[in-house]
Amino acid sequence: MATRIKICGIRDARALDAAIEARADFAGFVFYPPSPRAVSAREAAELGARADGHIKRVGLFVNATDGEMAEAVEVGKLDVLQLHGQETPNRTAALRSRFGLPVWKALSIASAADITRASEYRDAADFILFDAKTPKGTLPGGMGVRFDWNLLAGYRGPVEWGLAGGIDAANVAEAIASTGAPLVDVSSGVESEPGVKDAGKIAAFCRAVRAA
Ligand SMILES: O=C(O)c1ccccc1N[C@@H]1O[C@H](COP(=O)(O)O)[C@@H](O)[C@H]1O
Repeated sequence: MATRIKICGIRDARALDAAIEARADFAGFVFYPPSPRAVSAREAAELGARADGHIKRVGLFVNATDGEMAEAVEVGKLDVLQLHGQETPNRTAALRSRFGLPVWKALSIASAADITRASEYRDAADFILFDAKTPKGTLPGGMGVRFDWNLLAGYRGPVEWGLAGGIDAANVAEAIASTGAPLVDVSSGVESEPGVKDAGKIAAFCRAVRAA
């Protein structure tokens, strides 16, 4: 089966159009104000409408409140919720039930023990995203940090899963070969600077995934 692609941290129409043109499967919109990729409600509304019918819209949240998420779901017409904070299995299940949308739970990985945490979410999340643990005091993602992909060699999880963290066009073939990831998620690897997506890098990334 073809490896699915998520381009995360899209903030403008040009980047969104590049992701659609390159036939990415998911566009990620960041609803986390400290991130240089955070979108306002107005930007989310414009991007959500533009994406409609062309690419699935993933809202990324970090320990957000129900109210913050409800506004984002409505204005951005979100198809998927990605939880990138310390959301527990109970909180994850509650959000899935409240919004009636598929929920992706991101787990921060630095060791084999971190990967076993996926089983805690077997009844709570629809999808697990394995991302690298980032340095203390920095953003919990979008930092271009990768973990040892060999930790996922031969992985068979209780729910669908994907790989994130430090992936780019130059290393995505290695990432897929090492892990067998059914989905890859990229943010800083397709940027010219933090928060600024590069249409050429988005196209090159998607080509590299398909060639892998
Ligand atoms: O992208 C962000 O700004 C961000 C902020 C807070 C939590 C997660 C974030 N992004 C996610 O992190 C992965 C990995 O990013 P990168 O490719 O290493 O730069 C990204 O795909 C998003 O899902």
